[in-house]
Amino acid sequence: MSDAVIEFSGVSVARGHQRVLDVDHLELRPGVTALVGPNGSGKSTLLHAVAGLLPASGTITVHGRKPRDARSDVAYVMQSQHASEHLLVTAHDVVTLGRAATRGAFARLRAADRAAIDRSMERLDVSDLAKRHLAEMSGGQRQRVFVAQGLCQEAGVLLLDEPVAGLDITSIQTIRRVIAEERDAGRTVVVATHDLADAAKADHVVLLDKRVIAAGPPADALSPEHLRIAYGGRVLDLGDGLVAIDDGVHHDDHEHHHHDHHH
Ligand SMILES: Nc1ncnc2c1ncn2[C@@H]1O[C@H](COP(=O)(O)OP(=O)(O)OP(=O)(O)O)[C@@H](O)[C@H]1O
Repeated sequence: MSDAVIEFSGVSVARGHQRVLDVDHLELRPGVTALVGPNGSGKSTLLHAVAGLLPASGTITVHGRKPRDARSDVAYVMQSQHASEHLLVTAHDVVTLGRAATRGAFARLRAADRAAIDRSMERLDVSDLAKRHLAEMSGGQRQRVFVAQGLCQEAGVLLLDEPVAGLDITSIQTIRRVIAEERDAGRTVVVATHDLADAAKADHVVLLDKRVIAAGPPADALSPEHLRIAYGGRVLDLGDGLVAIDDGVHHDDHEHHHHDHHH
């Protein structure tokens, strides 16, 4: 019996005229799955496809349904640096919009909606910021607000695109705690990350490079052989099965600059 929540079969995703991701077969299960791979390997693309935000050929199912029909069961939190900090919306507005995703934009908020909004803001420690505008927040505060938006949807599947990249330590700890709590509650949490040390602590890892290089327990998926396939010559062998990704020599086009590149 498979406990797969999300299944890919013969999937191909294009951006413009270019095929950017091919997934012959992949199953994602409850717990935390770390999605790793070099820049442009298709991590965000995979999350978009599962969220039903990007068309894909082949079959993707979430609890047996097509992504577009499963939206109420999928919460997607985009990379916060892509969120416009200039929008004149408050933290409370942003989180409330998460509830609109499940309830419909013009539905009146019920007590249960308000409770979910308040509870998720408390869990991300942003209740005190409720009336503050995005423009007046630090990157860490803004990111916590967007995670609260995803959380208040109370979906079975939570997709997070680089949720802690470049944040302050308090925000990182808060978001990590929430991810662990969601895992413990039996949710399916898929996290795109550049942090291999963080990925090694996940329940499952999917290593991408425009296709699935490896998927499974961290020790297997992140083996030196698999990393070498995905990252090529940038994998440094530290001995004892330990490796590091040398992004320093490729300073111009890799990790250090991934905040700047535009999609
Ligand atoms: N909106 C877009 N329009 C056209 N091409 C895009 C768009 N977004 C991404 N791409 C391309 O699709 C490919 C996969 O990008 P994707 O953002 O999924 O990778 P990623 O693994 O998330 O990368 P990163 O680690 O840099 O965030 C890349 O070649 C990228 O240039």
